[in-house]
Amino acid sequence: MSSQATAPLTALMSDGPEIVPVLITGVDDKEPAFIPSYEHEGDAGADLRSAIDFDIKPFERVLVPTGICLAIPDGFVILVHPRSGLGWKKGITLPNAPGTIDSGYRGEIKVPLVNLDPTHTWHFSQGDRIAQMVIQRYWRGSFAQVSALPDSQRSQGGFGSTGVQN
Ligand SMILES: O=c1ccn([C@H]2C[C@H](O)[C@@H](COP(=O)(O)OP(=O)(O)OP(=O)(O)O)O2)c(=O)[nH]1
Ligand SMILES: [Mg+2]
Repeated sequence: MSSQATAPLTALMSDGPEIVPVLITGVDDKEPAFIPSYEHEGDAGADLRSAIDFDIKPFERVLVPTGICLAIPDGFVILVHPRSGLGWKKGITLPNAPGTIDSGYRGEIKVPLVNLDPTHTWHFSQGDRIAQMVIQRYWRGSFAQVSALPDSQRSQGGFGSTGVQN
């Protein structure tokens, strides 16, 4: 490859993602239903799979068990996001997106799904990929009450203060 062709890639060079140890069991310390994995190099999301067969009717919500329990180090959080294909093609998304999995949570990961398709009932089988999880570092706030907040250019403008759509 010419150095001209690799130049854009060089501009994207980094040390790559931080690799975080994640401990995994199944429910009640049984075998996990699956081991999460990344489909492609560069993917931030590892897919979560359903532990059950189920149908989800239009506008119905289903709390889907995954058959896995995880432990991550303190200072990290798992965020559960919808899969774009399910959202766009089937209207399947998460009513609580993104779901927050705290580092201290030892229960089974469950995924609330909602079917926003007005007419289709969708069927899912055990093992189907229903959502994806992203591991992130987080900060905690130290909340300090003050008499007034510092001035800013935006001030109290929001909710379309700069115009809507254009
Ligand atoms: O999509 C999700 C969201 C949360 N959880 C689990 C892990 C998380 O640590 C715990 C609590 O989540 P959250 O704080 O969002 O729920 P809550 O309604 O505030 O419940 P709680 O009172 O238990 O904090 O539930 C899931 O399994 N799936
Ligand atoms: Mg909570």
